[in-house]
Amino acid sequence: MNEIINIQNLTFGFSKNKAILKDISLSVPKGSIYGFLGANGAGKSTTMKMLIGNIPDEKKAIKIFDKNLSEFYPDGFNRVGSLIDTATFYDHLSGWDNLLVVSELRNLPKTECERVLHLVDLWESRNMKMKKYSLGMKQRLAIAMTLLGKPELLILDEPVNGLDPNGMVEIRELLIKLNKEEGVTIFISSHLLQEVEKMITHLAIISHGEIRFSGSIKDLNELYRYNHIRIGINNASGFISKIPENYSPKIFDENTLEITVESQKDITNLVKHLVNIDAEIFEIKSTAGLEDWFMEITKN
Ligand SMILES: Nc1ncnc2c1ncn2[C@@H]1O[C@H](COP(=O)(O)OP(=O)(O)OP(=O)(O)O)[C@@H](O)[C@H]1O
Repeated sequence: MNEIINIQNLTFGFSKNKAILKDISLSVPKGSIYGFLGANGAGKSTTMKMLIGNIPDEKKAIKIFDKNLSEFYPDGFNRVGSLIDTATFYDHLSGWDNLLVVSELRNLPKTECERVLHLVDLWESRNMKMKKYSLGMKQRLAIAMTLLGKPELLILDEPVNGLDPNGMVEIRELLIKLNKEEGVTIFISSHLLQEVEKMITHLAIISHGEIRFSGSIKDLNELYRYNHIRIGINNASGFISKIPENYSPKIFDENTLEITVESQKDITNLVKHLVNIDAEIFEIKSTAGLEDWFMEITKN
């Protein structure tokens, strides 16, 4: 089985007349770090809550480990670790005691607490009271809790939200380590592409409850490998056939051509060529790069 999560045509609303998730489909491969990206209110937490069974998947649109959620849970809870909304701790207890409370509730041995504390690099600080933990340490402990019982899948809702740059790097390195060394598949949401793009292998972009892109990070980079340039030119359709194929020319509108280039030299050469064949160029502009494109399609 190569798919850990499979969602097919999921539509959901809290009330009958307002869909929050609109025909969502996505597939999370085994061993991936899958980014689920979108602005606030796009529908990320709702999807994640459905994945962990907090909101019922009445239409059976979701499969985890090849099973509908109604068959998968409750046994499946041992295979999934999740962190949705902020974790709450007993502030007057140590990190160790906080973990112990959870592991005892789940009938797990103390050795599990030791194992996860080492994994998140909090072993040395285990006896410190939670109130003295930094936000980054608290978040690492929250991830340690999700790791109790060795889950194969982690579902993390905005785990780096509110952390300073160092805290973000720590969480990123931790998640990469868990993925590479422990083989954990990770489904992680974020509202910022740059926050997660260094760790993810795959992603889906959700906007207003609709998936706007899904695929590997390689697919995304391929899509944006080249600079996209728009040329304002009178009678665009009359010139498209005269532009070399390597520019992948397309008609954007009656007086605009869209091309892709790899260097400035490509632009200079094309403009010379077009002027030589009597094209009337009135504008050249670069369209959005990856980050701008992401902002544009996810904005509210
Ligand atoms: N329990 C609820 N009842 C009614 N509407 C809700 C409920 N929970 C969320 N919503 C609405 O569903 C939409 C999607 O919210 P959701 O929390 O899934 O978005 P999100 O992408 O996770 O954003 P954020 O990062 O702000 O949490 C929003 O319009 C929100 O107001």
